[in-house]
Amino acid sequence: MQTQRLRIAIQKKGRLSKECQDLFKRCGIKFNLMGERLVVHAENMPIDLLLVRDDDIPGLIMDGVVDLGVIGENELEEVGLERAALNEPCEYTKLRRLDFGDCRLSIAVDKDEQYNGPQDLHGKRIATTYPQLVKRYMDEQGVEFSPCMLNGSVEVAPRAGLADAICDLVSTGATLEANGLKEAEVILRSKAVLIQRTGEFGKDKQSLIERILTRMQGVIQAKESKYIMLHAPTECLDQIKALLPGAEDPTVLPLAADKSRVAVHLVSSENLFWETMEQLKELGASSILVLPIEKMME
Ligand SMILES: Nc1ncnc2c1ncn2[C@@H]1O[C@H](COP(=O)(O)OP(=O)(O)OP(=O)(O)O)[C@@H](O)[C@H]1O
Ligand SMILES: O=P(O)(O)OC[C@H]1O[C@H](OP(=O)(O)OP(=O)(O)O)[C@H](O)[C@@H]1O
Ligand SMILES: [Mg+2]
Repeated sequence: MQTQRLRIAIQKKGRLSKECQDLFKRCGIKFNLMGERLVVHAENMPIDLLLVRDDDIPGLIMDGVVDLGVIGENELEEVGLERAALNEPCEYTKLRRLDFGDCRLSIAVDKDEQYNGPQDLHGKRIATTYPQLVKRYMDEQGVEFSPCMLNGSVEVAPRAGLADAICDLVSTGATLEANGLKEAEVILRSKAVLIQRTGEFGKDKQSLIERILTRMQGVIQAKESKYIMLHAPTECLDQIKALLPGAEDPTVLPLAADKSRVAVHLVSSENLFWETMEQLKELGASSILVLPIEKMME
């Protein structure tokens, strides 16, 4: 029997855990993560957080054990392919992409090796934690290879003589460089996503999910937006508006003490770069303030 409380699985420890916790906290869900508990009850909403290894999250959703989960698309797609191959349940609904966990799954080879394309990988041993995704890519390319499954330290495999190439996650590229490797092919671009199990939800759970989604939209939109205020010479207003990202509809107010200038207020969907601020100043703008926005609801 499904519990009445909404169950959300998130990574216990790792690259996604802090951002996940921050996201749910900013959505107004109060919880105390002290200690080593696996299940944490929210204090102000009928929600339980399950803190697990990220590898387990897709399966928990696909088996209907939890209602929602946050997971990297790389892991989600790998588990989905693996389960499909075994004829196990592999359905889920992607509710939204999130604004963290950006990385790419790439094939990398020795930095001194010539690389001209996927055909150069023919017959090579490729070490990876993502055998299904590598196989899908290599099948698409029509290139044969032998997989070497490793759960960690994949980048060390070529030096250790375990493989000729690797396929692992890359963000800055520092780990590849430190191991004398170079990126050869990007096979997947990934972000963290919020997923939901398939099947029926009661009315209360469904409306709770919708509330969380609306709040999440507000939190993510607010993070990406800025409130911009400045004073501008009236005759340069059009030029100034043209420099401001998303300034179709700013509030323009007269200044009591100076009739030649106006105050301009707007919510921008992007940050304002220093270069743009310098250009605004050259046009005569002053008192330029860029403020973070905490929450938004349209
Ligand atoms: N360098 C990175 N930059 C950004 N995101 C990353 C990076 N590495 C991994 N990720 C994303 O974060 C997810 C979790 O990565 P992490 O390294 O914490 O996993 P893990 O070691 O498998 O953790 P667990 O112990 O939970 O199994 C990855 O599946 C990926 O989506
Ligand atoms: O391109 P970079 O910025 O160097 O990031 C890539 C590294 O980040 C991830 O590992 P992580 O640091 O999360 O450690 P883990 O694999 O031991 O969990 C990934 O598995 C790579 O090793
Ligand atoms: Mg893992």
